[in-house]
Amino acid sequence: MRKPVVIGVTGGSGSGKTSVTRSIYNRFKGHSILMIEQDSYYKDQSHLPFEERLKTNYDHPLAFDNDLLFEHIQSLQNYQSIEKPVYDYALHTRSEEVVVVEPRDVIILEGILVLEDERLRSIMDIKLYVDTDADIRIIRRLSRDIKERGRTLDSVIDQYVNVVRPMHNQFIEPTKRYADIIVPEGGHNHVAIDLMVTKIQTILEQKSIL
Ligand SMILES: Nc1ncnc2c1ncn2[C@@H]1O[C@H](COP(=O)(O)OP(=O)(O)O)[C@@H](O)[C@H]1O
Ligand SMILES: O=c1ccn([C@@H]2O[C@H](COP(=O)(O)O)[C@@H](O)[C@H]2O)c(=O)[nH]1
Repeated sequence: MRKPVVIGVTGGSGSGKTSVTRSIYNRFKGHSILMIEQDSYYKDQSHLPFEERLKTNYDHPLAFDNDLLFEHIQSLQNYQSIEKPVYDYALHTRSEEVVVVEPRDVIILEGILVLEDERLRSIMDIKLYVDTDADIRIIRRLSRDIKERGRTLDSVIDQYVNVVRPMHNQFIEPTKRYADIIVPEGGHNHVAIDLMVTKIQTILEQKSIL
């Protein structure tokens, strides 16, 4: 039976996961491919006052609704559409909107803790860890969070030192051992992207999809 290829892409915050995912996606443009970000599945916190939401640990596995994420990936694998939640980083909660995602032959699942969940790992055909040094990750994150996620310099530094760094060491870095491929430096590693594209094509051929 025809079944989509599922690729997991993980790595620390600012490692270049999204860039790698987009590079792979762009190489398959015009083909049947979609991206799912684990960040879309941060738990809804609309019942909490904004001040309380600031205290949430967003780098802990329990911050994510992986039950819903797993359910959605299974639906997509069965070629059923899903209603993907939309996350608002400035408000730290889900927005009221959802995005309807139609099934495709290649699913790229990207996020800081996608390899931490055993169920998610079990449905992946390829697992990739984007490995970038901590100093580069914090510089990228500073720039991105201030420009795109409505943060101040102090808040990014404070969150990094007190939460992001220790959680990275405790939960994200150890998932490297589950990866099939470790990609240094992220989105501009053209050799790694080419290898991934070739491998995905091979799997698609094996599954008689291409
Ligand atoms: N190889 C790279 N060289 C320079 N900047 C990069 C590289 N990869 C990603 N970036 C930039 O770093 C920031 C974080 O990258 P992103 O792909 O969003 O990381 P992640 O999804 O792992 O948090 C983005 O602004 C992106 O444009
Ligand atoms: O409300 C939130 C939700 C998440 N974060 C931070 O986002 C990163 C994960 O996103 P990347 O794109 O992988 O960087 C995670 O480290 C959380 O700390 C947040 O700050 N606020």
